[in-house]
Amino acid sequence: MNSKLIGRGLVVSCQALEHEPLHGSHHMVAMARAARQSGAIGIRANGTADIRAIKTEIGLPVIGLVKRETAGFEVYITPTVEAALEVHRAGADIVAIDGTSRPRPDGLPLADVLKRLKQAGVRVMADISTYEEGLRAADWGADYVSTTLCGYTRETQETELPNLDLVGRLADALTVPVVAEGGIYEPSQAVEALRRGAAFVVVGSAITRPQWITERYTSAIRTYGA
Ligand SMILES: CC(=O)N[C@H](C=O)[C@@H](O)[C@H](O)[C@H](O)COP(=O)(O)O
Repeated sequence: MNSKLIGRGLVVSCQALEHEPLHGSHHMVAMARAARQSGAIGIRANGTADIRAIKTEIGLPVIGLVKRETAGFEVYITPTVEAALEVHRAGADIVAIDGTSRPRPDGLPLADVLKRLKQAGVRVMADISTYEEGLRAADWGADYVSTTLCGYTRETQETELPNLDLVGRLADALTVPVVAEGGIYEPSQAVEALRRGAAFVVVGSAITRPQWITERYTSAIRTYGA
C-alpha cells in the first residue's frame, strides 16, 4: 500500500480528551495549523469531530483514531472494527487501531480485524507495544506499525520511553513502514528514531499538551526547591 502518503518527517499528534484544557475541535485545529506552519507533514487526531475539522481546514494527511473505553477491556485505541470504520468515514487517511493481542470488545482477533479493514479499503496503522506484536501485525496486513503503546501495556509498563531500540529492531525486520511514537520529548530523539529506520516520527505531548509541558518546568523548579 501507499507508504509515501507521509514522507520522512514529523507528524504532530493533536489530541485533548474531555478532561484536558484544550479539548475541542477549535483548539485542535489551531494546534494542527501551528504544526503545519512549522513543517509538520501529517497530523494524528482523536475523534470523528476533530478528524473532520482538521482534514477540512488543514489539508495534511490525517492519522485518525477514536479513544473508547469499554468496561472489562484494556484496549481503547479504536478498539473495534466498527470504530475503525467510523474513523475512516470521518476522512482519516490512515486509521490507527490497537495492534496488541489483547482481547477486543467485538471479540475479533487482530488478524480478522485487519482482514476486514483491508477488505473495506482502509489503510491501517497498528499501535503495538512489543517487537512480537509488531511482527504479527505486519504479517496480518497492517500498512504501518507504530510503537505507540510501548510503555502502556502490562508487559511494557516499566519500559523507559522513547523506546528507540524497539523502533530500530522493527525497522530492521519489517518491510512495512515503522513509525516512532510515544515519549519522544526532544528533537534529538526524533532524529535518532529516523536514523534507526523509522519511516516518520509522531510527537504529541511535548508539542500539544501545554499542561504537561508546564508540569515539566514546575516540577523541576519544585525539586530545586525554589
Ligand atoms: C498511549 C496513548 O494512548 N497514546 C495516544 C495515542 O494516540 C496519545 O495520547 C499520544 O499523545 C500519542 O501517541 C503521542 O505520544 P506522545 O504524547 O508520548 O508524544
